[in-house]
Amino acid sequence: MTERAAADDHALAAELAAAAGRLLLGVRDEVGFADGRALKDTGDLRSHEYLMAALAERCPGDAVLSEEGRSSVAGKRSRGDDRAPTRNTGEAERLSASRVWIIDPLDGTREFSEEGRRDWAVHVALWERDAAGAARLSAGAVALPAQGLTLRTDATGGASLVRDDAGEPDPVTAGSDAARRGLPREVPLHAPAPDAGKLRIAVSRTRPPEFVQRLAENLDLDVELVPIGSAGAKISAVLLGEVDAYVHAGGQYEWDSAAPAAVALAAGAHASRIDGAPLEYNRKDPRLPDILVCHPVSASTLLTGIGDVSDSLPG
Ligand SMILES: Nc1ncnc2c1ncn2[C@@H]1O[C@H](COP(=O)(O)O)[C@@H](OP(=O)(O)O)[C@H]1O
Ligand SMILES: [Mg+2]
Repeated sequence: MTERAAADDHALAAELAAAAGRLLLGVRDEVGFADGRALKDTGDLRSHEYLMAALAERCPGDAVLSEEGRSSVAGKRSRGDDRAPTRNTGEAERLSASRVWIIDPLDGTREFSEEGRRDWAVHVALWERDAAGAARLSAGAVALPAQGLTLRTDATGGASLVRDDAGEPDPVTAGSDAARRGLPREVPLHAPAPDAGKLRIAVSRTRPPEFVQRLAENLDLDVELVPIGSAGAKISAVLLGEVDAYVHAGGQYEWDSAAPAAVALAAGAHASRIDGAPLEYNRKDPRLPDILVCHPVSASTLLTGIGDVSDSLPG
């Protein structure tokens, strides 16, 4: 395998996530919103094929784990294309690899298919194991194509927010884009601390875990639950200060959280399982069913609060 500078990996993750995002904005224009299933499948598969081809060309020695490269999606087809999706690296090879790209070509597929929604994302993460066997997410990028933003890790060990000129106007909060237009193209990204006494918790729009309602009632804080689609969009909302935490349980996979967790950790946020254990990636079973992301100042309150309602956690 060729040795490549770590800086290249951060830049490549950001470049590929943003480029797949622009491709997805084009798919929305081309396919339209009348047939939601066709739009979802075409978006999932075109973004997957783009990322698989780009990674094969730019990093030929690396393994890839993509949501759309599992054998269970082999029958899915994109509009106007009868080819089966490119398969992921075989399991044995992936588990012994030292570099594995973990990608979600379209996170928040449902929201992608709903006109006017901007809470969907492209995730590109790199997992690496060093010579001593220590494993970690070493780079990651989350593109929010409809918001014209990419959140990414940097070679310095930090994270940054990159604004691009694509994107679609926000039909609800028209003001935020105008404010963003005044930003420089790239700014450092630091997870902001919550306001004292308050906590806005992002939850799934379509599958909010029941225990989060009990958690909200139990906390000695003014808690607001904010439904948002896509794990990447929710974690980005934490890092952008639009909410203060993301709590999820009941089901998810490595590709749903790898890239956003890489960016969150680099931006100084807390990101863990809901029992406080570290998030671990490139496992044999890619299920990673729960996650907590928040500013470190809120972590112990939330972990204790979740522990207190553990009798209502999903099995
Ligand atoms: N209970 C569950 N089981 C499996 N996957 C889940 C899940 N809840 C959420 N997810 C996945 O996590 C991502 C974010 O979900 P949500 O928008 O509901 O918060 C979605 O990814 P995809 O859109 O890539 O399928 C969704 O499929
Ligand atoms: Mg996903």
